[in-house]
Amino acid sequence: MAAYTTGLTKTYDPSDRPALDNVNVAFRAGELCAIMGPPGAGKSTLLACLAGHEPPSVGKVYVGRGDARPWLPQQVRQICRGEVGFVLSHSRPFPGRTVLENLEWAAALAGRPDDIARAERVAGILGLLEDLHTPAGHLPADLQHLTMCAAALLPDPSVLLVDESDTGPLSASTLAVLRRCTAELGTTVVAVTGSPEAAALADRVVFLATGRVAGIITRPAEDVVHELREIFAGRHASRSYVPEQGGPPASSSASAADPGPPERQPADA
Ligand SMILES: Nc1ncnc2c1ncn2[C@@H]1O[C@H](COP(=O)(O)OP(=O)(O)OP(=O)(O)O)[C@@H](O)[C@H]1O
Repeated sequence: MAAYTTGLTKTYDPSDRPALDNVNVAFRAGELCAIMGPPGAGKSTLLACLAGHEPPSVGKVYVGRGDARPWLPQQVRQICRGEVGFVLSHSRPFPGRTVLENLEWAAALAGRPDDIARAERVAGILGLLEDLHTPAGHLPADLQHLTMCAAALLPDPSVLLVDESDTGPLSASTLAVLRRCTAELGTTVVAVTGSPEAAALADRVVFLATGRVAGIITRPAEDVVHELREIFAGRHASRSYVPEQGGPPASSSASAADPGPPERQPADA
């Protein structure tokens, strides 16, 4: 596993329901996993907890290569070392700097100022080579988001967390590009998307609803795009958002594919 959570609960406001409620979910090394769910389901909070931006109220988060390590308060140092890449919904490149200058800045932050070869390799994988010398602010929003993904990939994180941009849904073409990161860099990618067409490209789709895992679909194919769209639109709410931890959406194309608790639970550090 590249990352997993055990009993992850996040409460921002004690008088309100938890943003995440006893979430047990695991992400396999090198997979592309889409996170879907209605507004307020807890998608961004899950990424923030995985990234170490938000501490869990209860439960644990494990992230790392090989035997994943507990994600505890020392997480900030791990973020700085680039073990997790995180592209937030409002992440933007410096608009007046070229894509390459943005990547050089990110490489310097990652302590790899001279690693231009990696910057160019990552830019190539993400389809940004033609735009390397374009001011990032001149690029369409999806390419700006991919520029931030490229920057987050420079330190060679084991997990890249990508939230949906606040300028629009993460499209199928963006997910297709992120899939190349899993194949060519071995990075685990966890991406929030509201697009069923995009989610259909993922190895798995995790549905969140009211802070819980409502269901997991493995290897969604084109023929389940309609199903995904219906589920996301809430039209199957009674059968798909059964708030049963890790339970399967009640559909023929969906399965209880949560890898579940890891076989080996490393001792807390
Ligand atoms: N920093 C915060 N402080 C207080 N409450 C928060 C905070 N962040 C999120 N919440 C609340 O937690 C719940 C889950 O929010 P979250 O943003 O994780 O959901 P989401 O599925 O990403 O929603 P959206 O699709 O609208 O971005 C919501 O009720 C939200 O209002």
